[in-house]
Amino acid sequence: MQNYSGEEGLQYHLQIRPGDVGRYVIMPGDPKRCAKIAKHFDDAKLIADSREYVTYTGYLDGEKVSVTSTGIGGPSASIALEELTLCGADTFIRVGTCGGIELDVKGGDIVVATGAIRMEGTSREYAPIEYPAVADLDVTNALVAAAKELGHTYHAGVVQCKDAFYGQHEPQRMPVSYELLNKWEAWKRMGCKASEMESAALFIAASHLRVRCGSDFLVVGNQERNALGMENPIVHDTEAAITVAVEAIRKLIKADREK
Ligand SMILES: O=P(O)(O)O[C@H]1O[C@H](CO)[C@@H](O)[C@H]1O
Ligand SMILES: O=c1cc[nH]c(=O)[nH]1
Repeated sequence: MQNYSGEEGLQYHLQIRPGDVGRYVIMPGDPKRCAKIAKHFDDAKLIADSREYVTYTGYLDGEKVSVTSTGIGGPSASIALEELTLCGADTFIRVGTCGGIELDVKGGDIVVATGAIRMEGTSREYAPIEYPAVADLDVTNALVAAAKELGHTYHAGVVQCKDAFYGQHEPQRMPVSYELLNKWEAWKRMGCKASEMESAALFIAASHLRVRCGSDFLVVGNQERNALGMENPIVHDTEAAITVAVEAIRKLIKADREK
Protein backbone atom coordinates (compact mmCIF):
# COMPACT_ATOMS: atom_id res chain seq x y z
CA MET A 1 0.00 0.00 0.00
CA GLN A 2 1.15 3.54 -0.74
CA ASN A 3 2.45 5.14 2.47
CA TYR A 4 0.40 8.30 3.15
CA SER A 5 3.04 9.64 5.56
CA GLY A 6 5.37 10.45 2.65
CA GLU A 7 8.36 8.75 4.31
CA GLU A 8 9.16 5.04 4.09
CA GLY A 9 8.58 3.33 7.45
CA LEU A 10 6.97 6.37 9.10
CA GLN A 11 3.45 5.38 10.18
CA TYR A 12 0.75 7.75 8.96
CA HIS A 13 -1.34 7.95 12.17
CA LEU A 14 1.02 7.05 15.02
CA GLN A 15 4.05 8.91 13.56
CA ILE A 16 6.43 6.13 14.65
CA ARG A 17 9.07 4.23 12.69
CA PRO A 18 10.48 0.67 12.92
CA GLY A 19 12.91 0.69 15.86
CA ASP A 20 10.91 3.29 17.81
CA VAL A 21 8.94 0.72 19.80
CA GLY A 22 9.63 -2.52 21.63
CA ARG A 23 8.17 -5.94 20.95
CA TYR A 24 5.87 -5.51 23.99
CA VAL A 25 3.33 -2.67 23.98
CA ILE A 26 0.78 -1.58 26.59
CA MET A 27 -2.26 0.09 25.01
CA PRO A 28 -4.51 2.32 27.13
CA GLY A 29 -7.48 4.10 25.56
CA ASP A 30 -6.82 7.43 27.25
CA PRO A 31 -3.67 9.25 25.97
CA LYS A 32 -3.23 10.78 29.45
CA ARG A 33 -2.69 7.29 30.87
CA CYS A 34 0.53 6.91 28.82
CA ALA A 35 2.76 9.06 31.03
CA LYS A 36 1.52 7.18 34.11
CA ILE A 37 2.36 3.86 32.47
CA ALA A 38 5.75 5.11 31.19
CA LYS A 39 6.72 5.90 34.82
CA HIS A 40 6.93 2.13 35.35
CA PHE A 41 9.58 1.86 32.59
CA ASP A 42 13.31 2.57 32.96
CA ASP A 43 14.61 5.44 30.81
CA ALA A 44 11.20 6.19 29.24
CA LYS A 45 11.17 8.68 26.36
CA LEU A 46 8.26 10.32 24.54
CA ILE A 47 8.45 9.08 20.93
CA ALA A 48 5.38 10.64 19.27
CA ASP A 49 2.18 12.54 20.05
CA SER A 50 -0.17 12.40 17.07
CA ARG A 51 -4.00 12.60 17.14
CA GLU A 52 -5.16 10.25 19.96
CA TYR A 53 -1.92 8.27 19.74
CA VAL A 54 0.80 9.05 22.32
CA THR A 55 3.80 6.72 22.37
CA TYR A 56 6.58 6.33 24.96
CA THR A 57 9.37 3.75 24.83
CA GLY A 58 11.55 2.57 27.73
CA TYR A 59 12.79 -0.65 29.27
CA LEU A 60 11.49 -3.36 31.63
CA ASP A 61 14.11 -5.83 32.91
CA GLY A 62 16.41 -4.64 30.12
CA GLU A 63 13.85 -5.30 27.37
CA LYS A 64 12.56 -2.50 25.13
CA VAL A 65 8.86 -1.89 25.81
CA SER A 66 6.39 0.78 24.74
CA VAL A 67 3.05 2.31 25.58
CA THR A 68 0.72 3.70 22.90
CA SER A 69 -2.76 5.08 23.51
CA THR A 70 -5.56 4.00 21.17
CA GLY A 71 -8.33 6.55 21.76
CA ILE A 72 -11.92 5.33 22.11
CA GLY A 73 -13.38 2.53 20.00
CA GLY A 74 -12.39 -0.23 17.60
CA PRO A 75 -11.45 1.85 14.53
CA SER A 76 -8.66 3.81 16.22
CA ALA A 77 -7.56 0.79 18.31
CA SER A 78 -7.12 -1.39 15.21
CA ILE A 79 -5.12 1.36 13.48
CA ALA A 80 -2.76 1.47 16.48
CA LEU A 81 -2.36 -2.33 16.43
CA GLU A 82 -1.65 -2.37 12.67
CA GLU A 83 0.93 0.43 12.73
CA LEU A 84 2.68 -0.88 15.87
CA THR A 85 2.90 -4.32 14.24
CA LEU A 86 4.46 -2.74 11.14
CA CYS A 87 7.07 -1.23 13.47
CA GLY A 88 8.01 -4.63 14.95
CA ALA A 89 5.71 -5.07 17.99
CA ASP A 90 4.10 -8.48 18.46
CA THR A 91 2.75 -8.62 22.02
CA PHE A 92 0.04 -6.23 23.23
CA ILE A 93 -1.86 -5.61 26.45
CA ARG A 94 -4.81 -3.23 26.42
CA VAL A 95 -5.21 -1.52 29.82
CA GLY A 96 -8.64 0.04 29.99
CA THR A 97 -11.64 0.91 32.07
CA CYS A 98 -14.89 -1.05 31.93
CA GLY A 99 -18.35 -1.20 33.45
CA GLY A 100 -19.20 -4.34 35.44
CA ILE A 101 -22.09 -6.54 34.26
CA GLU A 102 -22.02 -9.59 36.57
CA LEU A 103 -23.20 -8.65 40.01
CA ASP A 104 -20.00 -9.63 41.83
CA VAL A 105 -17.90 -7.38 39.54
CA LYS A 106 -17.56 -4.15 41.56
CA GLY A 107 -15.97 -0.75 41.08
CA GLY A 108 -12.24 -1.04 41.90
CA ASP A 109 -11.99 -4.73 40.86
CA ILE A 110 -9.88 -5.92 37.93
CA VAL A 111 -11.30 -7.76 34.91
CA VAL A 112 -9.09 -9.87 32.62
CA ALA A 113 -10.75 -10.55 29.25
CA THR A 114 -10.59 -14.12 27.97
CA GLY A 115 -12.74 -13.21 24.96
CA ALA A 116 -14.96 -10.41 23.69
CA ILE A 117 -18.50 -10.15 22.32
CA ARG A 118 -18.27 -8.59 18.85
CA MET A 119 -21.15 -6.10 19.11
CA GLU A 120 -19.09 -3.48 17.30
CA GLY A 121 -18.25 -2.74 13.69
CA THR A 122 -14.48 -2.84 13.29
CA SER A 123 -13.94 -6.57 13.84
CA ARG A 124 -16.59 -7.32 11.18
CA GLU A 125 -14.36 -5.65 8.58
CA TYR A 126 -11.58 -8.09 9.52
CA ALA A 127 -13.41 -11.42 9.85
CA PRO A 128 -16.88 -12.97 9.53
CA ILE A 129 -18.88 -12.75 12.78
CA GLU A 130 -18.63 -16.53 13.39
CA TYR A 131 -14.90 -16.18 14.15
CA PRO A 132 -14.53 -15.65 17.92
CA ALA A 133 -12.67 -12.70 19.44
CA VAL A 134 -10.35 -14.58 21.81
CA ALA A 135 -7.50 -13.17 23.89
CA ASP A 136 -4.04 -14.70 23.47
CA LEU A 137 -3.56 -17.51 25.99
CA ASP A 138 0.03 -16.62 27.04
CA VAL A 139 -0.89 -12.98 27.59
CA THR A 140 -4.09 -13.89 29.47
CA ASN A 141 -2.31 -16.40 31.71
CA ALA A 142 0.34 -13.76 32.50
CA LEU A 143 -2.38 -11.19 33.36
CA VAL A 144 -4.24 -13.63 35.63
CA ALA A 145 -1.00 -14.67 37.38
CA ALA A 146 -0.03 -11.00 37.87
CA ALA A 147 -3.46 -10.05 39.26
CA LYS A 148 -3.33 -13.02 41.65
CA GLU A 149 0.24 -12.28 42.83
CA LEU A 150 -0.51 -8.59 43.37
CA GLY A 151 -3.48 -9.57 45.54
CA HIS A 152 -6.18 -7.81 43.51
CA THR A 153 -9.80 -8.90 43.37
CA TYR A 154 -10.02 -9.97 39.74
CA HIS A 155 -12.50 -11.68 37.41
CA ALA A 156 -11.41 -13.50 34.24
CA GLY A 157 -14.03 -13.99 31.54
CA VAL A 158 -15.83 -12.62 28.51
CA VAL A 159 -16.33 -8.88 28.06
CA GLN A 160 -18.86 -7.18 25.79
CA CYS A 161 -17.72 -4.59 23.22
CA LYS A 162 -19.90 -1.97 21.58
CA ASP A 163 -19.49 1.20 19.54
CA ALA A 164 -21.97 3.40 21.46
CA PHE A 165 -21.00 4.06 25.08
CA TYR A 166 -24.44 5.63 25.70
CA GLY A 167 -26.14 2.59 24.14
CA GLN A 168 -24.76 0.63 27.09
CA HIS A 169 -25.70 3.25 29.66
CA GLU A 170 -29.01 4.53 28.25
CA PRO A 171 -30.30 1.86 25.81
CA GLN A 172 -33.92 2.96 26.47
CA ARG A 173 -33.34 6.22 24.59
CA MET A 174 -31.84 4.53 21.49
CA PRO A 175 -34.10 3.71 18.46
CA VAL A 176 -32.94 0.08 18.52
CA SER A 177 -33.43 -0.21 22.27
CA TYR A 178 -35.34 -3.53 22.19
CA GLU A 179 -32.48 -5.22 20.37
CA LEU A 180 -29.93 -3.66 22.70
CA LEU A 181 -31.95 -4.46 25.82
CA ASN A 182 -32.57 -8.07 24.76
CA LYS A 183 -28.93 -8.61 23.91
CA TRP A 184 -27.81 -7.04 27.20
CA GLU A 185 -30.06 -9.58 28.97
CA ALA A 186 -28.40 -12.37 26.95
CA TRP A 187 -24.89 -11.19 27.88
CA LYS A 188 -25.93 -11.22 31.57
CA ARG A 189 -27.38 -14.73 31.34
CA MET A 190 -24.22 -15.99 29.62
CA GLY A 191 -22.03 -14.69 32.48
CA CYS A 192 -20.38 -11.76 30.69
CA LYS A 193 -18.20 -9.92 33.20
CA ALA A 194 -18.09 -6.35 31.92
CA SER A 195 -18.52 -3.96 29.01
CA GLU A 196 -15.88 -1.88 27.21
CA MET A 197 -15.17 -0.83 23.64
CA GLU A 198 -11.88 -2.02 22.11
CA SER A 199 -10.99 -5.64 22.93
CA ALA A 200 -13.15 -7.32 20.26
CA ALA A 201 -11.56 -5.24 17.51
CA LEU A 202 -8.08 -5.75 18.97
CA PHE A 203 -8.43 -9.53 19.44
CA ILE A 204 -9.77 -10.05 15.92
CA ALA A 205 -7.19 -7.72 14.32
CA ALA A 206 -4.47 -9.48 16.36
CA SER A 207 -5.66 -12.90 15.12
CA HIS A 208 -5.53 -11.56 11.57
CA LEU A 209 -2.03 -10.10 12.04
CA ARG A 210 -0.85 -13.23 13.97
CA VAL A 211 0.27 -11.21 16.99
CA ARG A 212 -0.55 -11.71 20.70
CA CYS A 213 -3.09 -9.50 22.47
CA GLY A 214 -4.82 -9.54 25.87
CA SER A 215 -6.66 -7.00 28.03
CA ASP A 216 -7.14 -6.03 31.63
CA PHE A 217 -9.39 -3.33 33.06
CA LEU A 218 -10.27 -1.29 36.08
CA VAL A 219 -13.99 -1.66 36.81
CA VAL A 220 -15.29 1.91 37.14
CA GLY A 221 -18.72 0.85 38.47
CA ASN A 222 -21.55 -1.59 37.79
CA GLN A 223 -24.91 -0.27 36.58
CA GLU A 224 -26.57 -3.64 37.27
CA ARG A 225 -25.68 -3.35 40.97
CA ASN A 226 -26.87 0.25 40.92
CA ALA A 227 -30.21 -0.75 39.34
CA LEU A 228 -30.76 -3.30 42.12
CA GLY A 229 -29.94 -0.77 44.85
CA MET A 230 -26.74 -2.62 45.77
CA GLU A 231 -23.64 -0.79 46.99
CA ASN A 232 -21.91 0.49 43.83
CA PRO A 233 -18.50 2.12 44.40
CA ILE A 234 -17.30 4.36 41.54
CA VAL A 235 -13.51 4.17 41.07
CA HIS A 236 -11.32 6.07 38.56
CA ASP A 237 -7.75 5.22 39.62
CA THR A 238 -6.33 2.88 36.94
CA GLU A 239 -3.01 2.23 38.74
CA ALA A 240 -3.93 -1.33 39.82
CA ALA A 241 -4.84 -2.33 36.23
CA ILE A 242 -1.60 -0.71 35.03
CA THR A 243 0.59 -2.60 37.52
CA VAL A 244 -1.12 -5.88 36.55
CA ALA A 245 -0.24 -5.21 32.88
CA VAL A 246 3.35 -4.21 33.72
CA GLU A 247 3.86 -7.36 35.81
CA ALA A 248 2.31 -9.47 33.05
CA ILE A 249 4.79 -7.99 30.54
CA ARG A 250 7.67 -8.88 32.89
CA LYS A 251 6.38 -12.48 33.02
CA LEU A 252 6.10 -12.64 29.23
CA ILE A 253 9.62 -11.23 28.80
CA LYS A 254 10.97 -13.90 31.19
CA ALA A 255 9.04 -16.72 29.49
CA ASP A 256 10.09 -15.54 26.01
CA ARG A 257 13.76 -15.39 27.07
CA GLU A 258 13.53 -18.98 28.34
CA LYS A 259 12.08 -20.28 25.06
O1 LIG B 1 -10.56 3.81 29.60
P1 LIG B 1 -10.45 3.31 28.18
O2 LIG B 1 -9.21 2.53 27.95
O3 LIG B 1 -10.62 4.41 27.16
O4 LIG B 1 -11.66 2.26 27.97
C1 LIG B 1 -13.04 2.51 28.15
O5 LIG B 1 -13.39 3.87 28.35
C2 LIG B 1 -13.94 4.45 27.15
C3 LIG B 1 -15.39 4.83 27.40
O6 LIG B 1 -15.53 5.65 28.51
C4 LIG B 1 -13.82 3.37 26.09
O7 LIG B 1 -12.63 3.52 25.39
C5 LIG B 1 -13.87 2.12 26.93
O8 LIG B 1 -13.40 0.95 26.32
O1 LIG C 1 -19.41 1.46 31.93
C1 LIG C 1 -18.38 1.60 31.26
C2 LIG C 1 -17.17 2.08 31.82
C3 LIG C 1 -16.08 2.21 31.01
N1 LIG C 1 -16.17 1.88 29.71
C4 LIG C 1 -17.31 1.42 29.16
O2 LIG C 1 -17.36 1.12 27.97
N2 LIG C 1 -18.38 1.28 29.96
